Amino acid sequence: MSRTTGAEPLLKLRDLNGWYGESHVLHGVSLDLMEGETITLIGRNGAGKTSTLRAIMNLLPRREGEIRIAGKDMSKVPVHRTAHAGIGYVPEERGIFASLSVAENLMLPPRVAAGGMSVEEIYSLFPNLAERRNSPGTKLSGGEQQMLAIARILRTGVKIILLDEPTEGLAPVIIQRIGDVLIELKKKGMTLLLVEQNFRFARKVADRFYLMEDGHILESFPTSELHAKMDRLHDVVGV
Ligand SMILES: Nc1ncnc2c1ncn2[C@@H]1O[C@H](COP(=O)(O)OP(=O)(O)OP(=O)(O)O)[C@@H](O)[C@H]1O
Repeated sequence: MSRTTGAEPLLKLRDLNGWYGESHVLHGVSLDLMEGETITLIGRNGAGKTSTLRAIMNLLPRREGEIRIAGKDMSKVPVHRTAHAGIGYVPEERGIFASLSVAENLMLPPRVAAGGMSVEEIYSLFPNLAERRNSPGTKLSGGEQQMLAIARILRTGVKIILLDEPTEGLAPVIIQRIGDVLIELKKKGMTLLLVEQNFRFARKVADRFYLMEDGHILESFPTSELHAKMDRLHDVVGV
């Protein structure tokens, strides 16, 4: 879905600042994520992409600035209430419980809103998780863990999913599968904020890109301009 001028963003950041102790790492991040849209944050290591996701989730030790979901102020919402506000987070480390089975991991997060997918819908989107429903987390491949980390959030009924480098360390065939799943989720109306260094993957799912450097946004552009921007991206992102 493309951006509609004048509509209220589903997720809106204005002048977001963030700190780890004395270290000031986010310097006024502003972005808009429209309902049904997918945006990708790109930038070199240390640019502040993960910290932006963590700030949205209230996982930074200190943050300031405006964070709104569907117009609602998130600045006082603690991390355990973020799902109720409509947002879920798939961190880079995935957070799968090793001693629990696929099915148990899937059932862990509570359903917080109507409209979440049923377990059967989730298994039809991820047939390999259905096959492995009784396997413990320890027995899953990296790709299966990534799929489970995404699948687990789909039950909750959140409207926005933040995904930190979902393709990192995975084989091309698995990356393709994850891309197909994200496109399927977009068709269902899900709103996605991705951090991703893999342009080839990101261009398939993203509607727009935000380029980050030193804790702030340099520019935003639609995916149709990605090709023309490649030289600049090589300079800024270093890939
Ligand atoms: N737990 C932490 N404590 C202190 N500083 C941190 C911590 N995590 C990240 N930083 C610092 O915050 C800055 C932004 O890091 P961040 O991880 O957000 O960048 P990134 O763009 O996601 O990069 P990467 O791809 O390496 O994760 C960096 O200077 C980093 O060293």
